[in-house]
Amino acid sequence: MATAESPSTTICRAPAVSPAHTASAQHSHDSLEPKRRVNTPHVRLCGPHPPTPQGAKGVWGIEPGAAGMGNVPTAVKHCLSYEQLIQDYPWLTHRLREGQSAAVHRYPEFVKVIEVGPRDGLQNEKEIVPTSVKVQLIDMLSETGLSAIEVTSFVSSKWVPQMADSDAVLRGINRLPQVKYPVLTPNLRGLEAAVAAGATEVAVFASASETFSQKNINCSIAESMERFQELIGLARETQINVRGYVSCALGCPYEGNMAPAKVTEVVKKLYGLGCYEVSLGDTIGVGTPGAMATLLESVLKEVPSHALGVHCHDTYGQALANILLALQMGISVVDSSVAGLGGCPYARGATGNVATEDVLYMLHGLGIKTGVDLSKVIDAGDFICKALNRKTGSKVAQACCQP
Ligand SMILES: CC(C)(COP(=O)([O-])OP(=O)([O-])OC[C@H]1O[C@@H](n2cnc3c(N)ncnc32)[C@H](O)[C@@H]1OP(=O)([O-])[O-])[C@@H](O)C(=O)NCCC(=O)NCCSC(=O)C[C@@](C)(O)CC(=O)[O-]
Repeated sequence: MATAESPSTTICRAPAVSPAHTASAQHSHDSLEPKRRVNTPHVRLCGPHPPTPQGAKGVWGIEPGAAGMGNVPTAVKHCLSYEQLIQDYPWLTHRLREGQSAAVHRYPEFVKVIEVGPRDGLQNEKEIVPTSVKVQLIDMLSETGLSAIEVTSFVSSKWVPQMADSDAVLRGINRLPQVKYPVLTPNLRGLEAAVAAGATEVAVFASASETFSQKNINCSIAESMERFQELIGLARETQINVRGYVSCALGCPYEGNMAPAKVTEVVKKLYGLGCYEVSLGDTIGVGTPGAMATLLESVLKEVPSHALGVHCHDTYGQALANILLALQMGISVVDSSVAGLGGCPYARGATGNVATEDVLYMLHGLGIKTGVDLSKVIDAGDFICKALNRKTGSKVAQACCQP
C-alpha cells in the first residue's frame, strides 16, 4: 500500500450527459414514435397506440392483458424498460404486476445514500491507513452532498486494528452541520468513547447467525441484544440516535442460508429496542433479487419500510439488482462504499460493498434524487484508491476515468 499522507487527486468527471437526461431523452423519443420502435419482421402491429378497444388484438399481436411480454421477441424486449412499457401501454400494468407476491411500490422520489466507505470500506485493510488519509477522505465525502457518512468504529483494536484511531478520526474531521457522522459501537465502552470524541449518532451491529455473532462480537445473539438494550437506553437518554445492522441477512459464511423468519426476528428486536433504522446486511454478498424479495416480504410485516435500509456487498455481482428490488418494495435507504471498498474481517470471502458511484448512477438514471454529486464522489474514490494503491471497484468510476 502506498502510504502517501496526501496523495494527489486527479479530477475525474462524470459523463457530461447525465443518465437521467439520457433516460428522459430516450423516453420522449420512444413515446413519440412507438410504432417505429417495434417495426421488426418478428412483430405484427395489430393495434394503434394507445391500446386497442376491447376484443381487438393489441400491440405485439397479443390480447390486451393476456400474456404480459410473453410473445415479444427478445430483441425488442431488450430495448424496452419496464417503466416505459407501462407508460405506453397502461393495460399491461396489471398483468405485469399480477403474480408478484410482494406489493410493488413506485420507486421512491428520494433515496438516502449512507456512505460506509471510511468504516466498512477500510476496516479490512491489512496495512494501517494513516489517520490523515482517512480524515481527508471523509472531508472530501462531506463535500459531495451525502447526508450520512459512517466514519469509524469504536471497537477493540485487538479485534480490528485498522479502527484503532477512531478517536483521532472523529476528532480530526471537519464536520458539516448538514451531514451526520455515525460510528459503530458494540458495547457501552464503545459508546462512551464515541460520545467523548463527539459522536452524535452510533450504530450497533447484530447478526442473524449465531456463529457469525460469536465470531464478530464474541457473544450470542441473545447476549448481544442484552448489551444493545443497555447501550440504546443510555444513548437515547443523551439524545444519541442509534442505527442498527443485522449481518448475514441473506446468508452466513459459516451457516449458509438464513431463514427470513430468523432475520426478521432480529430486525424486529433491534427496532423494538429503539433503533430508528435497521440496515439489512448482505455481509458476504450472496443474495439475489429473489432472496431479497422473500426477506423483505417477511421483514416488512414487522417493521415499516421507512425504518429499513439495505447494505449490499457485491461478491456475486448482485448488489445493484438487489437494491433495485428493495427500492421497488418501498426501501429508500441504501448503504454503499466509495470505490466499492470493503469486506468484513469476520466474513471469509466477502468482497467490497456496492460502490457508491454505481448506486448513484443507477438512482439518478431512474430519476431518483439523492442530493449527492456523483463527480465529487468519483474524486473521493480516486483519492482513496491512489492512497491504497488500488484500482477502483466502481464500474462507473472506471468508465468515467478511462484515459
Ligand atoms: C465486541 C468486542 C469488543 C468483544 O470482545 P471481547 O474480547 O469479548 O471483549 P472484552 O470485554 O473481553 O474486551 C477485550 C479487550 O478489548 C477491549 N475493548 C472492549 N470493548 C472495547 C471497545 N468498544 N473499544 C475499545 N476496546 C474495547 C477491552 O478493554 C479488552 O482490552 P484488554 O483489557 O484486553 O486490554 C470485540 O469482539 C469487537 O471489538 N468486535 C468488533 C468486530 C468488528 O468491528 N467487526 C466488523 C464490524 S461488523 C460489520 O462489518 C458488518 C456490517 C455492520 O458492516 C454489516 C454487514 O455487512 O453485515
